[in-house]
Amino acid sequence: MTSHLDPRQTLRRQLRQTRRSLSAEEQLAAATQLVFCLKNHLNLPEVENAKRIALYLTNDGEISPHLLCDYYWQQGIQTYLPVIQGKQLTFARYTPNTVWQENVFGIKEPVTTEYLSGDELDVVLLPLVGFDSQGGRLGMGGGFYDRTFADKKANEKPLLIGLAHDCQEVKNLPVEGWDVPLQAIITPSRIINV
Ligand SMILES: Nc1nc2c(c(=O)[nH]1)N(C=O)[C@@H](CNc1ccc(C(=O)N[C@@H](CCC(=O)O)C(=O)O)cc1)CN2
Ligand SMILES: Nc1ncnc2c1ncn2[C@@H]1O[C@H](COP(=O)(O)OP(=O)(O)OP(=O)(O)O)[C@@H](O)[C@H]1O
Repeated sequence: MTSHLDPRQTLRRQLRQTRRSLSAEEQLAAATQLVFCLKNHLNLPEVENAKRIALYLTNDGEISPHLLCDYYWQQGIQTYLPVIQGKQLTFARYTPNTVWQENVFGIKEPVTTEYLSGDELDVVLLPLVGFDSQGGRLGMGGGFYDRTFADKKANEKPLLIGLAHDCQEVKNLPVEGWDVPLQAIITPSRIINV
């Protein structure tokens, strides 16, 4: 049961409000810095050798991976987006020719017949509401990413990397047993390797 006193709910509301209040200029600057950070400072072989990377379409003030996506396309890396299937996520290829449908939350998903499961991806860039420097992640509250990667071991693919604005950092996130930890977090100013 989630009551209005649940600290995760209170935090979620505050952090969502904060990220939504960023201006269009701030959002573009953040997305631009994110690419710079990733290109110049993220020295992870899993990312450098990746052939299939999942990202997301920005929603509710999330930091936008659209410039990262352009960069991956230039590099010939295949990009995927999450598709809600029951209570879990599957992943659909995203190209400039993608045809769209909306999920129950109004977020676009590719129309396709071919879906990949999480373990077929090399890297997943996760949206988040809040994070801490230990790899804790607070999401939108659906538990979708947690269920999808519940059985994944730390040394198995995909590598789970959270993308966030700096204002989404929390000192010690209240974590739950089912929370799947992030292995790195990238913000416009910083890379945290957990
Ligand atoms: N960009 C993006 N895509 C994503 C996620 C995400 O967090 N961000 N998800 C991560 O799991 C999944 C979707 N999870 C979501 C859960 C709740 C809401 C949401 O907006 N809830 C509204 C109520 C919307 C409605 O019911 O119409 C709200 O709580 O205000 C959105 C996405 C898959 N795709
Ligand atoms: N592996 C799992 N198996 C079953 N239920 C789960 C699992 N992981 C999470 N849940 C359920 O999902 C609900 C939401 O979890 P939580 O608040 O951690 O989501 P979130 O990480 O914020 O959301 P999301 O990943 O969709 O952004 C919880 O009620 C939890 O019981």
